[in-house]
Amino acid sequence: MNSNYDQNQRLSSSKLVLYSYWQSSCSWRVRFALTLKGLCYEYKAVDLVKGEQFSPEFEKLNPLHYVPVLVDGGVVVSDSYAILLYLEENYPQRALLPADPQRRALNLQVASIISSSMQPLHMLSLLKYIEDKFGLEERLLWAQSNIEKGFLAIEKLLKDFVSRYATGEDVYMKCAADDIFLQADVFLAPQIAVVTTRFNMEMSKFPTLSRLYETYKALPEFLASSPERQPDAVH
Ligand SMILES: N[C@@H](CCC(=O)N[C@@H](CS)C(=O)NCC(=O)O)C(=O)O
Repeated sequence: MNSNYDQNQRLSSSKLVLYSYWQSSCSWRVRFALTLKGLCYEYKAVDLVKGEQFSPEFEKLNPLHYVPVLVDGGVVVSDSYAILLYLEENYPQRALLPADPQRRALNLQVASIISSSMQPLHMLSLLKYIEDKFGLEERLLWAQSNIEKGFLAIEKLLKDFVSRYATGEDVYMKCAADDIFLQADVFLAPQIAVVTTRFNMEMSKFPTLSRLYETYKALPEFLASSPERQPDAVH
């Protein structure tokens, strides 16, 4: 076989490296996108509990000391949002951003809400600070109230678009049923998974997201990129 797709897979198997931590939702988004795009990659575990993100070697890749980081030959990209845009531009197979301007903007907006207005407000280092200052109960209430705010906003934003997946169908991309699973879904699926398990979020308040999550849970690419299936998972 000599298709562009196979060529991409061969090339990427030798050069794409993902620095990830199994329980990191930000890493999960990238693992999920790589899997959806059929890209092979080398998995390099960064143990956040042991503090490996602060090692001098990792600091050279990301001076902010966060996973994920993607290395593609000579290119180094950190931050899941930036990595997803990088992948979209350089590995356009199985597009995750639709052509239609409104749906494209909505996908970016949902991804940005999750990565900049939700996850940073419940990341471990911040929660530890809140717990130390105000106690365990305040830590949970803080996380839950910020997650609720974000999810309620996303429910409203998706209202006129949602179908089987978050931002509905895109006539330009409708080659196969799978092609309507887009970037908003890539960010939503791990986010819902993590907050329901970690913060005991009651998802019945978010009927659209609850329904979407049932669909996500059946996707093989979502399961393959899940924390439990990663080489550094602790069972
Ligand atoms: N905006 C960044 C956030 C990255 C981030 O917060 N990563 C977390 C794991 S999900 C991390 O590495 N935390 C390490 C720490 O807090 O020391 C992204 O979307 O990639």
